[in-house]
Amino acid sequence: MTDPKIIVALDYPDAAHALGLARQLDPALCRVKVGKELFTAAGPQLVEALIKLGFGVFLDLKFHDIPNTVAKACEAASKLGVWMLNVHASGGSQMMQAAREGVARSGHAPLLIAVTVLTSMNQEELSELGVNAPIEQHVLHLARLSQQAGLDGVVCSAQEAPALRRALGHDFCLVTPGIRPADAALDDQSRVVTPARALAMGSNYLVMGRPITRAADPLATLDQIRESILGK
Ligand SMILES: O=C(O)c1cc(=O)[nH]c(=O)n1[C@@H]1O[C@H](COP(=O)(O)O)[C@@H](O)[C@H]1O
Repeated sequence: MTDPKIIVALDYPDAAHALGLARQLDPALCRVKVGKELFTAAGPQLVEALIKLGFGVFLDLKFHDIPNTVAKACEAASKLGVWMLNVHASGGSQMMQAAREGVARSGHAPLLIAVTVLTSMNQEELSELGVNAPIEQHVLHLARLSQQAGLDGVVCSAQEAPALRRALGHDFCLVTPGIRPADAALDDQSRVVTPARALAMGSNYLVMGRPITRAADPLATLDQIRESILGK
């Protein structure tokens, strides 16, 4: 069975746009991510349609609420048959343990991961929240909490991947957005790494949206990125 490393973020306003790209992609070569914009507009039916096309779907709703609410949201999300879903680690251990229990109750077994520090944030923005530790240290702290709560992995920047790999071992899944080919625009991302470098640094999966979806030829761009990581 193939384990595609690239997760294409379908950050589109509606199902037509999302399915327009998805139908051109090969589910054996990439996975897809449904985030807040698309899910709010197109809902569970779109997730089901993508699964029917054969895609592993990362449902990126970043749940962050009281434990009971998050548990039920995770149970409902798991029942859709997604491959991966996420919560915010800053919701705390109790919330993450409740999320784990919610997934277990669903009868499905998606990967459950936690967002540490958003890849759009820099040191200054983290300090603004009252967190004065260096970003990498705080990411590691939240990742440890996530692992102790029984989660399968975390979302982080590939910049932090080597430290997390060393501390948390090889079975802990590191999912890294903020991936940018060397010549690509950063957009609102701060902690960025190129695709090949991210895998070399220990990332398991690369989340990529705009460098692919906004390219003049998304399929050719995805092919180029896949070539750049071949053998990595
Ligand atoms: O959980 C995520 O997927 C996520 C976490 C994070 O820290 N940073 C981050 O960019 N993301 C998501 O990853 C995608 C990145 O998109 P691009 O910046 O367009 O490649 C978006 O859909 C974000 O919502």
